[in-house]
Amino acid sequence: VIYRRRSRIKREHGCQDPAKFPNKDPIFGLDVWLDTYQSMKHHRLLPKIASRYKTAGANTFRILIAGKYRISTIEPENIKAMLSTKFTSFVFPARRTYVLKQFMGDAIFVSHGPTWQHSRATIRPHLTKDSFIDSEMSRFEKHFGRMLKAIPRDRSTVDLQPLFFLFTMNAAIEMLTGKDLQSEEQLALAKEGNYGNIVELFDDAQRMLAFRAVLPYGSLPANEKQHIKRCQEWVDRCVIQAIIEHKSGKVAGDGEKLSFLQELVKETDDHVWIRGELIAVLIAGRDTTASTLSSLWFVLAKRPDIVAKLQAEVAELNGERPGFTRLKQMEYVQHTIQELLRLYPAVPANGLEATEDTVLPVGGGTDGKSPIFIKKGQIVNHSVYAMHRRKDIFGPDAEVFRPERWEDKSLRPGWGYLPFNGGPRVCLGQQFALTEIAYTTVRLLQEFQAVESRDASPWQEKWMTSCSVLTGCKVSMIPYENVV
Ligand code: HEM
Repeated sequence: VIYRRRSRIKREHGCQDPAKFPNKDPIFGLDVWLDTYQSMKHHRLLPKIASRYKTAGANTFRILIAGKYRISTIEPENIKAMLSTKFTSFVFPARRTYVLKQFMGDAIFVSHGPTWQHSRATIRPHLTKDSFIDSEMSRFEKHFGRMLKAIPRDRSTVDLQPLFFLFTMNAAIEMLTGKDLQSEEQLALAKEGNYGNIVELFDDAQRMLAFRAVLPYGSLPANEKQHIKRCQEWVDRCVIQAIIEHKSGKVAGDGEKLSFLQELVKETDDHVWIRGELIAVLIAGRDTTASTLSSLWFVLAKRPDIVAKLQAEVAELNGERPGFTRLKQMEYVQHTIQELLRLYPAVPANGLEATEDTVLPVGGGTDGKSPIFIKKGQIVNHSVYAMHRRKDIFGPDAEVFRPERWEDKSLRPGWGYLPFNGGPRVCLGQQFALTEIAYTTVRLLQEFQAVESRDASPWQEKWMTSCSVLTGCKVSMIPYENVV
């Protein structure tokens, strides 16, 4: 019955088979599995994945990996179908869901169906309002000021990457919970609760989860579960305190804005649910933003021509700190960030599993233009990294970092450019992240006239929950008075 039903679907839609990747081991696909493992170990998985499209000679192909067939695609139309028009026919693969659930329960980053809809509807209004992002900017400045103090002004080498990770963690925690981790009160509380360094606590938990998520199977060992529990306990304390304050009528002081957490406790007192959502938004937003900043400054340090153009635009501010609207008007800054997210997207690859037999619009037949049949349970991977380097979408110089390409208004990649995902699950923090990245970049350019790279190596991937730079961001920042 299943066979006949599938044949009918294929016939009705004119489906053709996609290209086959030339596996050296056509029985188990151990060649590709090993190659994937080696590439990952040597931090070259992203270019490896991109090269497979060239080897297969197609933008959609079928590949055998460790005994399982996968479909890989970089066709915007197929990605649009999975993320939007056929949204309900695809879910996250079970392994990802299992691993993340340990940390955040059924929160937005994990759930599907009505549970996800409820999370998204509750969170969305708080994260996406322009007024909310605008009001966060004074917090950015406070955390930026602290980061600035750690950047030497004597031309010595500094790794900006850990500073960006600390900056985004402090900014994210304060945005979410209203707590300033670096304040004396919070440092004392962390000590009292024996949480040690909370930033390190979360960093370690995220590293563990990222590692477990790439393993094909296996549950979390007891020590990792215990570690995650400590993070949850810390968040619980914040949530319970906020619930008590809300019930006793105590909210933010006069003129103080409500934190994301204070907004959520107005709607529910389910502390487990709130805890999960807080962790989900923290994981979604913190690493991605820090990774993007690290890659951006890694590139800028090697491209004085781009820094000079950015400086010219920043000079128009006459030393004033930019507001939300002004930042959006800074075209070259925006194009530089857009270009960074094209070549070095913090979420460079993703996979979805079909919940039912379905059809994707292209990728079949010798010309790759016919629809392809996708059976229930099939995992379809898409690589945003590889798609963003397609010459037929971005031009013959697609591999070159050139922010000016975005000045050409005829460049409209649509679903071919997806650093923030698309469709109903599009990133909820897009505006927030773009503002934080632009603000930090502009402020650094106001403080330093130039940046010099102290790392001759090319950009190489470092996998965590998002993708960052392997060798960090080692630079020398040149303040104005030091320029000769
Ligand atoms: C440069 C920074 C960022 C990038 C590149 C990015 C990218 C993405 C991507 C690709 C997804 C889809 C992931 C998936 O479904 O597997 C996503 C989802 C999400 N992002 Fe972001 N993100 C960034 C920053 C942020 C920030 C700062 C926040 C919050 C303040 C945030 C909140 C979220 C949330 C809540 C989701 C889940 C949406 C849903 O499933 O409905 N992101 N993001």
